[in-house]
Amino acid sequence: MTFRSGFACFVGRPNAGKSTLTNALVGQKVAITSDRPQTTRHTIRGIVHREDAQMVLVDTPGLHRPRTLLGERLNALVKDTLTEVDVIGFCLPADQKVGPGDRFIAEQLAQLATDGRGTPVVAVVTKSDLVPKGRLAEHLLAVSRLGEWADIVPVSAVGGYQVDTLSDVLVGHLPEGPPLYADGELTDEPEIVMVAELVREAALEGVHDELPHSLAVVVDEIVPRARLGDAPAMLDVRVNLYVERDSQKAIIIGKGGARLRDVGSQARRGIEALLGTKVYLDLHVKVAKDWQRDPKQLGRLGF
Ligand SMILES: Nc1nc2c(ncn2[C@@H]2O[C@H](COP(=O)(O)OP(=O)(O)OP(=O)(O)O)[C@@H](O)[C@H]2O)c(=O)[nH]1
Repeated sequence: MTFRSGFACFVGRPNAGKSTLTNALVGQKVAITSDRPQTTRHTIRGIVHREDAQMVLVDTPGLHRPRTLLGERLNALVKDTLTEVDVIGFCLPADQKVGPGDRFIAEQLAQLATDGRGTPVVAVVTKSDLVPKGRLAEHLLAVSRLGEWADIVPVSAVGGYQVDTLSDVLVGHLPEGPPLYADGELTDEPEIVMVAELVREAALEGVHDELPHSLAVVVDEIVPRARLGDAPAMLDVRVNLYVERDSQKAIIIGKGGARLRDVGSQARRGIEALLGTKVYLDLHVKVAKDWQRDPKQLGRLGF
């Protein structure tokens, strides 16, 4: 039996279902999903372990028309990732017509195909559970006209429909080679990034409009707390939330700090599950004016 190993990544407009698909393929929650667009800012890898292959999934932020310096940096990050992988999955949600955002990405992929090393692109029609068969067929046709695809696969990450098929197709494009990671390793994303993502996810729950773009979460420190007697082990986790305006700070904090307390307890549960230990979570909300446009601040916030 030949064993294959390599890297795959998903691109697609915001909210296309990339994180959910990553989780469905890996079989465990590694990437953070949200129904707000553009919450995945960091490259989060999940590893698919199979009898015949090991596939490392790199979950990238959405490739989109840059409007700010942050947008440009994100796009540069996505392009770097794209030239390094063995296969690209281009996610197009079945419940939305092929639009300008998709065409922009298709153009970028076509350009990469000519400049780069001809990485195969599999068109993945996500959320196919949301539309009737007829609409799905129309969408598949529209997608096939959009570019040169190695394959087109409709899936539903939620219903589990064709997730295995997609796994087979993607793995088929990986080179032969030994496993790259030890068995059972699901993510090599530093814990700190996952902690920041959990806080970000909690802070954005139920929040609309411009806040998702204006929020940056930075883990300041994770330190073990000095133990008194036989008190259980505990970590102190200090996290800063940066927003761009006082009004946004007020939204995050809520009346009398009520919302921030909720954010804290929700994020703490996730962090405790992730780190396997009790956590004291200390959240600070700060205003960093126009951080998205300021190269110095972007650097400080890790972008
Ligand atoms: N019904 C249905 N909903 C889905 C499916 N996949 C994803 N979703 C939903 O679509 C929304 C966006 O999914 P994500 O996986 O966060 O999308 P993403 O492309 O990673 O989004 P960004 O991080 O913003 O780029 C979430 O509310 C998901 O629950 C699917 O197969 N079926």
